[in-house]
Amino acid sequence: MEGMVEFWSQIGSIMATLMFVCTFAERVLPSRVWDSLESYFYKIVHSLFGFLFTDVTITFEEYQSDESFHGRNEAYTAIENYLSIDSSERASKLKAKTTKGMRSIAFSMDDYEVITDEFEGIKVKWYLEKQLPVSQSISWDVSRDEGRRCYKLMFKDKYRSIITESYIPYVIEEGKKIKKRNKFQKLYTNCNGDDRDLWTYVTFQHPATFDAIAMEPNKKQEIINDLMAFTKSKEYYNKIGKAWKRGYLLYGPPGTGKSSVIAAMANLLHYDVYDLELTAVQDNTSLRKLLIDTSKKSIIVIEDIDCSLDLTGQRKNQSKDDENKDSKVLPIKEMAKGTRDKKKSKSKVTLSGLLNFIDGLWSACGEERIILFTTNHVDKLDPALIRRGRMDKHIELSYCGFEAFKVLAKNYLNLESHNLFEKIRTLLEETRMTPADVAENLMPKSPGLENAGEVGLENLILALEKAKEVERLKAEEALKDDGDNGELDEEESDEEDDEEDGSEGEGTSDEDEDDDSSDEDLLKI
Ligand SMILES: Nc1ncnc2c1ncn2[C@@H]1O[C@H](COP(=O)(O)OP(=O)(O)OP(=O)(O)O)[C@@H](O)[C@H]1O
Repeated sequence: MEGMVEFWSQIGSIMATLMFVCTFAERVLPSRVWDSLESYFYKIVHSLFGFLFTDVTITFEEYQSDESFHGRNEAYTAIENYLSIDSSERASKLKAKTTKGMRSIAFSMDDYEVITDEFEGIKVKWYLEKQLPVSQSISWDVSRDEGRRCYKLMFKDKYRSIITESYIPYVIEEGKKIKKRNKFQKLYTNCNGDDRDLWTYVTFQHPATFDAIAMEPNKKQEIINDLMAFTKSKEYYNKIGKAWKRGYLLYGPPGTGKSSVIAAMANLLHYDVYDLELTAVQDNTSLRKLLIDTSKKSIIVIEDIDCSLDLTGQRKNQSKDDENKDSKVLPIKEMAKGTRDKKKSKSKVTLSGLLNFIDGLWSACGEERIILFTTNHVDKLDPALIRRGRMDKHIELSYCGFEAFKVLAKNYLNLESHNLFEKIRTLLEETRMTPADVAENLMPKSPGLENAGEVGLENLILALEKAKEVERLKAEEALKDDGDNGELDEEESDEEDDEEDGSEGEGTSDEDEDDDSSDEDLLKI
């Protein structure tokens, strides 16, 4: 008994001496010298007294280098994330870093710090060790290598199986979830050909979610289900021997929510977005390089695809002789949108280059990617570009229906029902207004208005009635024009029929083919 008491008092005095030396050294030595020595003190304490707390130690190195993998150890990263939770309360020495585009500060345990964790009533300890490179272990050089780290998990031998079989997988899984939550999404755009980098990015901070998208609820759910099924289909794609990617075509008039749906998709899946400006791509080789440089879990978007490639009527206008040639080499058309460069693009990207981009050999280099086109004129696109297998899901975004209006009324006015709803339902059936215009009319014009809901609905009714009247006048004018031209049309009709027989025939068959294929997946929203 006496021997035991003496043993513990010896340990106590050694620990006290070491603590005193540590504190003294930290105060008197220049900080960079102390930085170099600190790891040795902790190593000594750990190897001398680690046995007091634990029987088993498992080490997770920061970097792994063997024949199967070379790089940062994913388990280490997951543990780092897992331990960052509540670390500000559990550890006394902390590191701080910014997350989510500088929106918050995240804390994690500092080097040589110990954190206690509990799992099913079992206590374990995590220790973060920094291993200095041998050649620079004690150095006066400020620019010395930072060194590598490892986490050491310490626990009693009797819990070995529960720790290895349940606790460690749990920590890794939780760590991955935390990483996913903390990862800030990026919005990339391709750089000019002269730049060294292929893509440049900003933090993606679009607030759109599917809850706020105005569309028919079943259709919305169908898109969400499709996206979620895609993210879980790695094995399925492997089994059928196809690259793990999916193509979406979003089409409809301006202001029906195509861009909002893209943002909602990215937010739902936590994917990065690559906004590919096709006119800035020099040629097919550059296009391929851009593709290879995208990361997995991303959405590659080509907006207004009909304005990027000259697909307009290429099949209708060209002669049979040059049809094949032209469908392979298509010049980039000058941009239609005001925000874009009005000059003719010098890009030499061709339709075949674009088709290869979507599903050629190189497109299989990454995984879990969505390729998405938007257009206001689906009829102008070459059927080859949007056929099933390339664009798997065709989604039409259209004028605002009553179901879509209800989503907007809930979002903008916090109204789920109102006696003006029925009148709005009738007007929406009688006229065409985009969700963007409906939203604009609903939006309260001055903040804090008491009866903002009712005012918003009345505004919308006025706007719908006006739109209905404009449509009526236009229809009347069109009828009048038809009447005036009726005689002339009759004279010319035989001539036109002859011309159309030659060139329109194929266009019609393409359209038929498109119609057939669209039955299952075409969503009219
Ligand atoms: N379906 C919708 N649901 C919710 N909001 C919508 C919807 N459609 C349009 N909006 C609103 O209108 C604005 C413009 O919509 P958006 O840019 O998504 O349309 P778009 O179809 O991409 O238009 P464009 O073809 O001109 O690019 C959005 O900021 C959004 O507030």
